[in-house]
Amino acid sequence: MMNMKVLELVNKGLMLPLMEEFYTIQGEGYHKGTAAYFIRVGGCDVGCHWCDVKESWNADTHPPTAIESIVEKAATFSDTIVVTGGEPLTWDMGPLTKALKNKNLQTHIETSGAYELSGTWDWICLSPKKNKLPTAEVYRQAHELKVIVYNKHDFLFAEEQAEQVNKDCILYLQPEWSVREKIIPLIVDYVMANPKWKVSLQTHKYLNIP
Ligand SMILES: C[S@@+](CC[C@H](N)C(=O)[O-])C[C@H]1O[C@@H](n2cnc3c(N)ncnc32)[C@H](O)[C@@H]1O
Ligand SMILES: Nc1nc2[nH]cc(C(=O)O)c2c(=O)[nH]1
Ligand code: SF4
Ligand SMILES: [Mg+2]
Repeated sequence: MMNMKVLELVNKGLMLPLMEEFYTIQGEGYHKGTAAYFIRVGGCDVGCHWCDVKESWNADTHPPTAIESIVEKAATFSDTIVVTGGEPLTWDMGPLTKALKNKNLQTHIETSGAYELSGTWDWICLSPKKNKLPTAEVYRQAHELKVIVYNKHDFLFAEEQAEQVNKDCILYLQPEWSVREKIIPLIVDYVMANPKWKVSLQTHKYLNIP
């Protein structure tokens, strides 16, 4: 049981359940290939059956950590900070991103957009999920839309989601990892037939890096 003081700080976004932090190469989407420091915040109840970080879901298993110490450490590694999870928007991202911006760091988020958009972001990667759709605000703000393709129906879902985002949003289709061999040929054909879309791969998994 978390004590009341800690719970209050987590609720205000002044502490966050921290699963892991690591310096790596952004593997996916528009910024793939760019060195970045990742902050993985615990807690998600979106429940994607193919989620590749299910250990992140239960926030209680990740230690509440003061944002000052997270930011202090992050700043020593990189100018580009990717906040992911879990679902970062489970929490108030205002205090964390304010502290990152005070250090002149670039703030990127990986989000399903299922909860209210909080925080100040230089880059928003929106990866919508059927079981908990994004909010209207995050469709307006997203810089890239990254739809995970697990089966053929996901192409239809991707088109529906593309209708919702702003006109400058860059559109990506990313194969669900466990079915990549089957789905990559379908994505390749789809992108050639519908060139407003681009392919995104989880290149870090091919590179064997975190
Ligand atoms: C683990 S999620 C965490 C951030 C946020 N909850 C979200 O879903 O955007 C990070 C990214 O990995 C993608 N992802 C998760 N599991 C995947 C899988 N098995 N194959 C491909 N992409 C996956 C998500 O769609 C998201 O774009
Ligand atoms: N290298 C690397 N790139 C990533 N891009 C998005 C990731 C995520 O899990 O949010 C991720 C990740 O886990 N590792
Ligand atoms: S929203 Fe993100 S973290 Fe949550 S289950 Fe889906 S892929 Fe995993
Ligand atoms: Mg990942």
